[in-house]
Amino acid sequence: MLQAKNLTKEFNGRKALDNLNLSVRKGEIYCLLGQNGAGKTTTINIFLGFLDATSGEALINGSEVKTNRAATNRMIAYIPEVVQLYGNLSGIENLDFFSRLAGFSYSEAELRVFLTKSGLQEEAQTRRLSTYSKGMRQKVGIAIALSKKADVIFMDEPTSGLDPKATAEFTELCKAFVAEGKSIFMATHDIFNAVNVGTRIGIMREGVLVHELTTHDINANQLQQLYLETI
Ligand SMILES: Nc1ncnc2c1ncn2[C@@H]1O[C@H](COP(=O)(O)OP(=O)(O)OP(=O)(O)O)[C@@H](O)[C@H]1O
Repeated sequence: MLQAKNLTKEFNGRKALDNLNLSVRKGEIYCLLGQNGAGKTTTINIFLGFLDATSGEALINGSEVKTNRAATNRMIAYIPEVVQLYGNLSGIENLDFFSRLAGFSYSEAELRVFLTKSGLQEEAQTRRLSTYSKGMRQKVGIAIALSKKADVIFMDEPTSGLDPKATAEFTELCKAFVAEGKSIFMATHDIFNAVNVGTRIGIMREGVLVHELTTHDINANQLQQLYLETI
């Protein structure tokens, strides 16, 4: 579903990504770990079409992002560290707005189904977004991804600042999303959650993918050890 082929990105002659090769299949949750500045956000930004690679290719469902941006944008959704939505609008109004922007028109009942499926309590759905917690904002982000029928969700630091209960809820939502044959690609510093939610983990250092492993093969302590030895 996702493929990075020899992806390189230079900023002012410095390589932020150096010949990155990775792929993410249907049903996978790929967690990319690495220190600050390792190149995680740059990788996501190239797939989102926010940045052009210096060389190499980023493919979504076989289409190259750079040359098919409108088409690839329709296949994806993005949940940034802080989900930016309209604070004066309710959850349901935000969902209505962003799903229309993506070309979909849903009834109120249908919008509610997306929000409920994303774990947002009914009581909160009509409340102003400015009153929401980070976890609740993320649920609206997931509802938007569901409503635009995205195949892949990109996430940047999705669990930072979430309490353990919100993290557990978020993990379940991610697993339910990929159970429908979709994929998630997340950049994270949360080693415990990466083992918990991820199917595969990559560890980056200075723009290079140094390790790639499946979560079946490792526990959180082992991953932490490997991470500390790598960075
Ligand atoms: N727009 C830019 N202009 C110049 N350099 C940039 C730009 N964006 C990123 N970089 C550099 O590219 C490298 C990779 O940055 P990136 O944001 O991808 O790292 P990261 O792994 O996401 O870090 P973090 O964990 O802090 O989010 C860093 O050295 C960063 O300073």
